[in-house]
Amino acid sequence: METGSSEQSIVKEEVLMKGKWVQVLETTYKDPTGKTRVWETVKRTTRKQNALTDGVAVFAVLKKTLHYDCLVMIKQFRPALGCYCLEFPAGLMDDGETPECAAVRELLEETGYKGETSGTSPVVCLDPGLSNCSTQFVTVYINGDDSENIKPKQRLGKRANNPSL
Ligand SMILES: Nc1nc(=O)[nH]c2c1ncn2[C@H]1C[C@H](O)[C@@H](COP(=O)(O)OP(=O)(O)O)O1
Repeated sequence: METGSSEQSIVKEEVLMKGKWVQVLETTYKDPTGKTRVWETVKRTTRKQNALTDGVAVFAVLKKTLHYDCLVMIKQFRPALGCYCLEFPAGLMDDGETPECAAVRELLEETGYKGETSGTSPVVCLDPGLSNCSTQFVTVYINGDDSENIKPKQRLGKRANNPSL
C-alpha cells in the first residue's frame, strides 16, 4: 500500500475510555510529512494477544437434494443501529479458537445448522477509518439432507461446544 513520501507510524496510544467490550483511544501517529497528528480510534477489548482477527462471519451454504443452494442469514436487533439487521451468522472468537472452529460454533449457536468448513478469507477490516476491528469470512457447507439439519434450532445464550455457558 502507498503510504506517502515518508513512512508513517504510530507514536503512542492513550486510552480515553475503556468499557467491557470496546475502548476508545487517542492514537498519535506521524503523517507523510513527518508531522505528528492524533486520531480517534475504537478497538475491541476482547482481542486475544497476538491475534489478528476479532471475529468470523459465515457464508453458510445450505445444500439439499432437489433444492437450489441457499445462503443462510440471520435477522437480529442491533443496538448500535437501533433496528433489525439481516446478517451473515457471525461472532467473536473464543480463546485459542481457529476461525474455522469459531465459524462452525457460531453457525450452530445462531442457526442450529451443523456444517463443514470449505475455505477462509484473509483478515479484513471493515471500517478502518474508525476501528481496527477485523473479521475472517469462512465458507461453511451444510448438508440439508442430514437428519440433524432437518429441523435446526437456535442455541442462543449457549456456547455450542460448552452448553453449560
Ligand atoms: N460492542 C458490544 N457491546 C456490548 O455491550 N456487548 C457486546 C459488544 N460486542 C460483543 N458483545 C457481546 C454480546 C455477546 O454476549 C458476546 C458475544 O457476541 P458474539 O455472538 O460473539 O457476536 P455478535 O453476533 O456480533 O453479537 O459479546
